Amino acid sequence: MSLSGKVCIVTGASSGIGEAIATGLISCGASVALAARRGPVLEELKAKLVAGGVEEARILCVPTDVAVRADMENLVATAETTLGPVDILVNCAGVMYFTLMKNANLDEWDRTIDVNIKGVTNGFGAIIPRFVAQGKGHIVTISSDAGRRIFPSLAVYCASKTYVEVLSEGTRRELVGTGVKVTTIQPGDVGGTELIMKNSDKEAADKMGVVIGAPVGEGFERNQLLDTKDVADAVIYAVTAPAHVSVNEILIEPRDQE
Ligand SMILES: NC(=O)C1=CN([C@@H]2O[C@H](COP(=O)(O)OP(=O)(O)OC[C@H]3O[C@@H](n4cnc5c(N)ncnc54)[C@H](OP(=O)(O)O)[C@@H]3O)[C@@H](O)[C@H]2O)C=CC1
Ligand SMILES: CC(=O)[C@H](N)C(=O)O
Repeated sequence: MSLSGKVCIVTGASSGIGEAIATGLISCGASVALAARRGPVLEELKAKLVAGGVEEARILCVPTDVAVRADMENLVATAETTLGPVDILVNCAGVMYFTLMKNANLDEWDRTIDVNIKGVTNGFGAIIPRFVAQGKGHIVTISSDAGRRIFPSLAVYCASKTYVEVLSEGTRRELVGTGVKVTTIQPGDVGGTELIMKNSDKEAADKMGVVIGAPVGEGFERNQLLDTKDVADAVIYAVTAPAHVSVNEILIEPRDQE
């Protein structure tokens, strides 16, 4: 599947699923702007890809805090100026904290709202006017199966992913006829990422049987986990569909996840 000549932006590209998506899009021939707060980590990924034979000019690193509106505007403008008009925005940056409501961890709730809700909304705001003006474009947001159903100890996270689903479907319906596509990818548990490393509510983590400080999936069986590449492949499927086809949502879970 070729994405040669396409320009993409991937937020959350410094680790986990975002890194796999960026790598997948680049391997299909796209030029990609890598975004996350940790600029040096993005530069390391770029160096690795260039050492593997990718032309340097196809990869741009833009340190970005998605929760800051001006950063998202700068990301899109810099990608456009350096790589060309943007074809695909992948909103992958996100945080997840297991928290019990009774423990009222407002800092982690705020962070979830800032990154998962405001960050994605900032992405939509920065890209949609451009996509509508050019008569094409594709917004892909990494939501979660938590956008489809509610998991214990994750009320705020599930609410944030439900927001992503509603925002995406509302936008998609409103933009019918403009040439713009909107997709959510809803993964179940994806192993090896940093998503829960910085959790602090030990009571919630213990209740859920997850280990704070460890990558997602520690102690899981093989068939209870996706690889980051499985999610990247779902994104590539959505963005390489024929022009008349809109893949609106993909729920992708490990075979043995309940
Ligand atoms: N792992 C899983 O089981 C699942 C994950 N997801 C979703 O996938 C997405 C990626 O998670 P995953 O790869 O697992 O976790 P990681 O923690 O490995 O990756 C999170 C990414 O988001 C970036 N990020 C966090 N905050 C910000 C911010 N304010 N501005 C810009 N970038 C930010 C991080 O970069 P940096 O720190 O450098 O800013 C990092 O690149 C999330 O939206 C998550 O909800 C969905 C379903 C399952
Ligand atoms: C609800 C979940 O645990 C899901 N795997 C996610 O990380 O979003």
